[in-house]
Amino acid sequence: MMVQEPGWEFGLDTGVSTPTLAMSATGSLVTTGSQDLGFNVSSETRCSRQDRVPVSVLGHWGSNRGQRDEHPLLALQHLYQHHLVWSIQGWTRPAPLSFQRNQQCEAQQMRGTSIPAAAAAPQHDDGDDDDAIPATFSRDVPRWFLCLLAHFLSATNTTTTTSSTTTGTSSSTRMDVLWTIPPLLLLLLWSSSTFVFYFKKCFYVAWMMCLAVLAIPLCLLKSGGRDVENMRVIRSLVRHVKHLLGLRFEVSGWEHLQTKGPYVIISNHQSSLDVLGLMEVLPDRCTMIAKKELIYAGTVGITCWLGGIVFINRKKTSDAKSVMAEAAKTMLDDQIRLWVFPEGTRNQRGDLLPFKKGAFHLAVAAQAPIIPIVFSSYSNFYLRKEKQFNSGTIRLKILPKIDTKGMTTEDVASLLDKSFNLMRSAFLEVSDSVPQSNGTRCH
Ligand SMILES: CCCCCCCC/C=C\CCCCCCCC(=O)SCCNC(=O)CCNC(=O)[C@H](O)C(C)(C)COP(=O)(O)OP(=O)(O)OC[C@H]1O[C@@H](n2cnc3c(N)ncnc32)[C@H](O)[C@@H]1OP(=O)(O)O
Ligand SMILES: CCCCCCCCCCCCCCCC(=O)OC[C@@H](O)COP(=O)(O)O
Repeated sequence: MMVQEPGWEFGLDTGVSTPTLAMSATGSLVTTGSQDLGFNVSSETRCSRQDRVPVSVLGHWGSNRGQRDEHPLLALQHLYQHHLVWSIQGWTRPAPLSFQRNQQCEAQQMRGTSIPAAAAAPQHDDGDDDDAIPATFSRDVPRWFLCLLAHFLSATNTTTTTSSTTTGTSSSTRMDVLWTIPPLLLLLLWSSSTFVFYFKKCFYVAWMMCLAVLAIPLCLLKSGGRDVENMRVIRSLVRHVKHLLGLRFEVSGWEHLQTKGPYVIISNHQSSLDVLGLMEVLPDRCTMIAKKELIYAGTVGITCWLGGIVFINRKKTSDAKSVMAEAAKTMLDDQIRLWVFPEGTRNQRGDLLPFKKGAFHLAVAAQAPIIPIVFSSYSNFYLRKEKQFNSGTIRLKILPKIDTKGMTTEDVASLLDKSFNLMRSAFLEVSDSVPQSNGTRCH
């Protein structure tokens, strides 16, 4: 195996009589920070017992040194946990990961390339905090995890080879494979935060779709069709989902929702997870304004329609305006409250987007008060880019109502500004005080 660039070589010491160890890994890595560390790992090799399998880590981290929070070796640990493990085949026993500086790396360093001292010689930690290897780095992927993985892979191989010859053997090994899946799933959930991220997201969507299957007949039984009263059914069906995702809501300002009659609720919009917080505080006879694409979201779309959600075409302002003008009338005629996301789209940039005007036109047209609700930032438990979805707490702050009595279209701009400023300072306040993630182990 040729090591092509200055960088790192890490080895897997098998330590047992494993016939062959084949390994290949390719990938680039984005770690918990905001930047791609730019690691590329590429190796394909075969070796026998107690051999070290060299994997060259081609990196340009040296050139960006000082701009990053993470230690490059921590990034490698992430890589090992999340990607590399998958490409190991034919193992009978797991082996600890060990690091070794490669010759070229050393040569490069002699020539003066900036490679941190501790990174270049991890075995001799000099106690310097800046360059020291992070404590978590020493944690190996648990042996039993790798054993199970190896078992799973070998069972899969056996199934492939035996199925063509003996049907009996094949079905029993297939059972073997099936029995391996649940613990393997659990172990992956335990050991890989990226897996947890995708698993939770898929679970969320799938579970909501299933709940919607249940919601459709219940809504039809309750109201016989599209009606805002169906939101009660939807609310009670969605309430438990937060527990399944490990989320907790802390609501303050309940008293501000005790307003009688129609009003417009405005809130910030970070993700589809907002639905969980929304259902936490949703008052009676309240439905939402949503983009029209949501109606095509299968059973969820049908449920949204049954719940009386008002769909707008964001790309056609004139259409959206007339739908919202109609909604203002319905609000008064049917004593309905409407929830609008005035940012007009999802946003997880740690601040609010400038507000669209529709919600304020709506409130002025209906002469109904505005009740702002602020969701604290999700960034302490949910990071889309970094593939992190831990458990966490979300603060919901219900702000005092803003009256619109006597206002006209002329006042829309100042009403918008006032609401934006109030919500922005509340958002920064609740996001600051929100507890840090209490999530899974391996982050
Ligand atoms: C058990 C079951 C389980 C499963 C079931 C699950 C169920 C789940 C249940 C429930 C989930 C619900 C979750 C829903 C989540 C969905 C969230 C979304 O989809 S967010 C996207 C849609 N929301 C918006 O877009 C906001 C509203 N948008 C607006 O208000 C915009 O203003 C809009 C679209 C109307 C126009 O946007 P512009 O991009 O053109 O920009 P502008 O500056 O605001 O407006 C342009 C001009 O139009 C005027 N204008 C706007 N609205 C007006 C109006 N109503 N009347 C008069 N003029 C208006 C404005 O004054 C402006 O004109 P001048 O610049 O002032 O001259
Ligand atoms: C067959 C189609 C499959 C679609 C699966 C949808 C399942 C979704 C389950 C969660 C239900 C929650 C609905 C929340 C909707 C939502 O939050 O949509 C995001 C939009 O506001 C903003 O979208 P955008 O402006 O495009 O970022």
